[in-house]
Amino acid sequence: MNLRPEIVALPKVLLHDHLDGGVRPQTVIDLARDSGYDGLPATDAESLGEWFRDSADSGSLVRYLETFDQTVGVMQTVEALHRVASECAQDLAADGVVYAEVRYAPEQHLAEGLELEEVVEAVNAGFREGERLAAEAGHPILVTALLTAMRHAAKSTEIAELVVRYRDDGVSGFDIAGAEAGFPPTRHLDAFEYLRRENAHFTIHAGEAFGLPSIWEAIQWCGAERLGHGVRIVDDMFVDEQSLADIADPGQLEPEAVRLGRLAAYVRDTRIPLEMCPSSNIQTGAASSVAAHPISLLKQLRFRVTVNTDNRLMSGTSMSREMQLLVDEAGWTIDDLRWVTINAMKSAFIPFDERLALIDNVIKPGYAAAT
Ligand SMILES: O=c1[nH]cnc2c1ncn2[C@@H]1O[C@H](CO)[C@@H](O)[C@H]1O
Ligand SMILES: [Zn+2]
Repeated sequence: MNLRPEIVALPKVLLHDHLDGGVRPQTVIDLARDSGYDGLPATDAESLGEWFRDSADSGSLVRYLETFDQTVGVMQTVEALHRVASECAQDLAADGVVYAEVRYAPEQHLAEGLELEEVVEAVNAGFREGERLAAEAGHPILVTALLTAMRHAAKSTEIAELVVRYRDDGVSGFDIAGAEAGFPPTRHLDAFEYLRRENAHFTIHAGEAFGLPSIWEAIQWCGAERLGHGVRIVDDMFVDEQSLADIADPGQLEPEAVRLGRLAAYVRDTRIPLEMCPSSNIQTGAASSVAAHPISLLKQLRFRVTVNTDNRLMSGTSMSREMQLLVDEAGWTIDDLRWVTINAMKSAFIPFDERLALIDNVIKPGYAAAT
């Protein structure tokens, strides 16, 4: 897909992007060679990129997640983490992203002897280098990290403590990720309660591969400030008593016809941000197409919707590509893109005054120049 320069030029805000899901294919190859890893499924960048996209196209979250073994496998040293983080910041900036929260699970990068702190510091240093190089190239960007705990593992309290320890040093919040079915967020209640006592921020992957109970627990038991994906909130929305879970193409419904259940109403009433990732959802089977994705209906109903990439490598995507797909396939306008961008900036985990400064000084002027 050829990206249109006017979409690339728009200022963008990205709240949901995985560091280990956005590595450049050539970097995976270089790092595998440096570390003597010979398990890669392809040896040139183009075929490797294709392998990631095809393998992630499985219709199942669990199979989609298996592809991460290849990227996490080569991200086990300070040098590798630094390089991947620096390139991530530069790639996002070149795509017009002005603020990004990039997440990764420090516990997955200890296989060759690194300590959790060394992982966080290597990634932070990489982001700082990437920001500097991006600014020199004329694309200023601010990147903060979200530290993810894996929901099937038992390290969430330790990772939550790491978030608090680095909260003034490049880390803006916490997340849990990994297979959703069978691993409810309440398994990690101690971590969430600790973070709330510490006035720290967190989001939870919920309502992607599993439905309403996961979203309900994330919000009402755990206190999630934002939802990663949250796309299954449509299961609690109805047309003539029929749940939208049973309607194949909710993107095409008239908003006036839709009634919200109590949980969906709570999410909208309290302005809980939804970190939506259209291409990723199509690959894991949570949506059938961009046109049919619930994001457009949720936008029309004024949920606090944001647009995100999730995993740029596995989906072969970028913020500009996600936005262009919404314009081309779901009828979005530049005004809609401006709205979701401001929604995202309002929902970021950095301080209010910094969010406001980016909205007033970067985002609004950038969209004014485009229209
Ligand atoms: O869409 C997703 N849903 C749930 N987990 C995910 C998704 N994308 C990536 N990860 C998981 O998050 C880890 C840390 O970045 C990745 O290694 C992957 O296992
Ligand atoms: Zn994700």
